[in-house]
Amino acid sequence: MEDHEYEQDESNPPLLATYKHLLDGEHRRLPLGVVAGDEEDDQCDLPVIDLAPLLLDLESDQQTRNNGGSSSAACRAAMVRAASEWGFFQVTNHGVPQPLLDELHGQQLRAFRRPFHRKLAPGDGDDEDQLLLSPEAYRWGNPTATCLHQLSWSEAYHVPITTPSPETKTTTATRRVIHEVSAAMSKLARRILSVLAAEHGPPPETETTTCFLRLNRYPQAPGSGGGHGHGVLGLCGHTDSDFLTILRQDDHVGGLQLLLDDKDGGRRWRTVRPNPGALTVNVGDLLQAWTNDVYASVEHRVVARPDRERFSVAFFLCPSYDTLIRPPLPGKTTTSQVYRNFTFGEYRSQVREDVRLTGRKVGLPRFRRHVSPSPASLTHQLS
Ligand SMILES: O=C(O)CCC(=O)C(=O)O
Ligand SMILES: [Fe+2]
Repeated sequence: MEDHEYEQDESNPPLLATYKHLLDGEHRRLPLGVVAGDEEDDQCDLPVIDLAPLLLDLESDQQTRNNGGSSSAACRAAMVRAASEWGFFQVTNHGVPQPLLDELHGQQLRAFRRPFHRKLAPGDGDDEDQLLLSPEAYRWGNPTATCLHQLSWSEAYHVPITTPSPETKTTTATRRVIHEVSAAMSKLARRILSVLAAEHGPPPETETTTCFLRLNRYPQAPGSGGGHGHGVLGLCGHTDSDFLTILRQDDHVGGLQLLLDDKDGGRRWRTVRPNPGALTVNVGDLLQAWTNDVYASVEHRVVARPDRERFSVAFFLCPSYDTLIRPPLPGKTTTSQVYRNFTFGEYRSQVREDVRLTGRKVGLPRFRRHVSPSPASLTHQLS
């Protein structure tokens, strides 16, 4: 992509101007680009779990439940296995209607296609959507990036889903579709959480007041190569600070990478192959703590592609701020209590404080019993 093409599009945030010094300086020293893990043999397919038996089990009468019981048990077991072995998996027959997801995609396109200055300060014409897609909800880039690995070639709307349910008359299409997708993803996330937590005692409480939906866009980025060429980071490496995330990835444009163990005892970035129609589920920090590390909150990041822009939607399932994250006592599934008790509010504050002071999220290692975090355990910040 030519530099001027990016700048000519008035809807793009000024990422190129902001990061030019980093790109010019380091790109030359790293001729293959800055991101590894996008070669064909670095691609991976996540476990795919068909949720039909589970949803049937929850919604049907006793008779049907008896008939479908064993496939529902297999579905639960597959989720438990994937959450501990991968920390990520994909679900089909998930109950979030495809037409609704497609409609949200249309609204997302419309929101990101607005001129950049309107995203920062929407005018009268945008009144209707101000509540959800206001300048306070809008983020772009990472202004404090000092090297290419901290760069976020992306823009996003963080939409709290506490907004009252839309009243029929005044509701815009954007508001209605965001509300409906959030409600469907929230229901799905709670079901999955209850299955995963059941292994470890009573399930944690969740609240709608702290959950949010993030609409992401990764504009086409400078880089070399075509489809699998090297790009810059759209989102730097991070773990999610929630119980569970439901992610609607772009059906065709890949870019999500996971830091996974490899056969040689090291770790390397692997790119998740897109799976149209499936939703991606990942374990967040709170669920890892709740299960004494049985489930893994895996570090992930996004590569912005040189050949195409990419969109995604993430729903974050969180508890209320005063919810105590109280890992179960050692028992059936674990032998020692790994973390001290903490509230979600305390966790969020600590993450923000670490980011403010050091530019990086420490996350769970801060809450380990008797162990102080090592610099190697630091990850980049995202909420
Ligand atoms: O865009 C993606 O695939 C991942 C987004 C993500 O990790 C996040 O929003 O926390
Ligand atoms: Fe994430």
